[in-house]
Amino acid sequence: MKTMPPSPLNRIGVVGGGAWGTALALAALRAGRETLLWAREPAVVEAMSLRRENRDYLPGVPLPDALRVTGDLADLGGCDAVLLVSPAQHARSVTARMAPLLKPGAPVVVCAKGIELDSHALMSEAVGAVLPGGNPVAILSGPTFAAEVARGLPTAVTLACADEALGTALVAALGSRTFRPYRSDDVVGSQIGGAVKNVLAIACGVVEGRRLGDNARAALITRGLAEITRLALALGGRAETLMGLSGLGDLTLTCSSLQSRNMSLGAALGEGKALAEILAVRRSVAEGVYTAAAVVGLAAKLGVDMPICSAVDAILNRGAGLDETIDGLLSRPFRGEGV
Ligand SMILES: NC(=O)C1=CN([C@@H]2O[C@H](COP(=O)(O)OP(=O)(O)OC[C@H]3O[C@@H](n4cnc5c(N)ncnc54)[C@H](OP(=O)(O)O)[C@@H]3O)[C@@H](O)[C@H]2O)C=CC1
Ligand SMILES: O=C(CO)COP(=O)(O)O
Repeated sequence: MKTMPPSPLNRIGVVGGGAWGTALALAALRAGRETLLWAREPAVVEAMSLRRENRDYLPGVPLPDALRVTGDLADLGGCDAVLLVSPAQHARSVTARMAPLLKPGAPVVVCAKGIELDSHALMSEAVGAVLPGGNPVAILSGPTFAAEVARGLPTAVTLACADEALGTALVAALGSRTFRPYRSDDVVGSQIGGAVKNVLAIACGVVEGRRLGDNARAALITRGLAEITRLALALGGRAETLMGLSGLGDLTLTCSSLQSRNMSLGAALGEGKALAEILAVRRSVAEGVYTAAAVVGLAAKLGVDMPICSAVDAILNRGAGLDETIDGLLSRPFRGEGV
């Protein structure tokens, strides 16, 4: 294997011992970085440190001895950059706990995808609100199933950072032949695709479970992209970002594969299972369940029309029936195709 070049951001901390945190830790190791993975649950820390496998969230992937695992947030104090990979609804509280322990100036790269339910805050806002001013925030988002990244399969992501020099340093620190970050300065736009695609993937899963066909799925992806773009523009993001890896790329991936937890949850709903029944047998997070209500609240505040997301929220949170909700979408007035 080619030796990766040295980086001033050599010590990478990864916060979150789920599937994505573990896969990103492996990607950082492959990029040649010293990597420390923090997990919340002692049993997960122990399994990864001693048995060298994350059996709960990423089974079957051996963890090299070079990957250090800890349950102590204070260990992050030695890291030059931290990847925050806790689920979106916990990102703020985990950041608040680690904030006083971070090295001054160390960037926090948010890798969670979602919008806060209570505040309707984007992840950069939620995390930025509890970080000391000197610790900048960046975003890593894109079409990235954790299991594929963990196996070293080729993957590309958007890495967004307002500070160009820091963005370039993060790309150099995390990038490798098979994990290819593309730099952006659109911190807002790069978060919207990853958050909203999870809601749209639930809709596409319903289409799958209800056997409504591939045409319907393509229609949802395309009109879903229009919803994502409208929201991003209203928040100050750029349309071109939504045509990139964090937008169209992630939307296409997540809405086309039952590997997606969100799409498979939608498929189970479409087959007639109740949400509580589906969630009862899952340990892994399906962010769209929470983001649906958050995005509908945020869109209402901004006056942005998001009919597909509203339909998903109605099914998940407001007891709406599947068939009448689908009928409601199909009965909307015809309109022009533009965003
Ligand atoms: N999996 C994937 O392919 C990808 C995931 N993402 C995003 O990454 C984020 C994390 O997802 P992923 O790694 O898949 O998660 P998993 O479903 O694999 O694991 C859930 C994680 O959430 C943690 N958790 C549960 N409750 C809390 C809490 N109260 N406070 C802090 N942590 C908690 C769990 O820790 P514990 O075991 O200690 O409860 C566990 O680490 C999500 O936003 C997801 O959308 C992004 C790209 C790809
Ligand atoms: O974000 C992801 C792919 O980019 C993972 O999607 P799911 O959470 O739906 O599995």
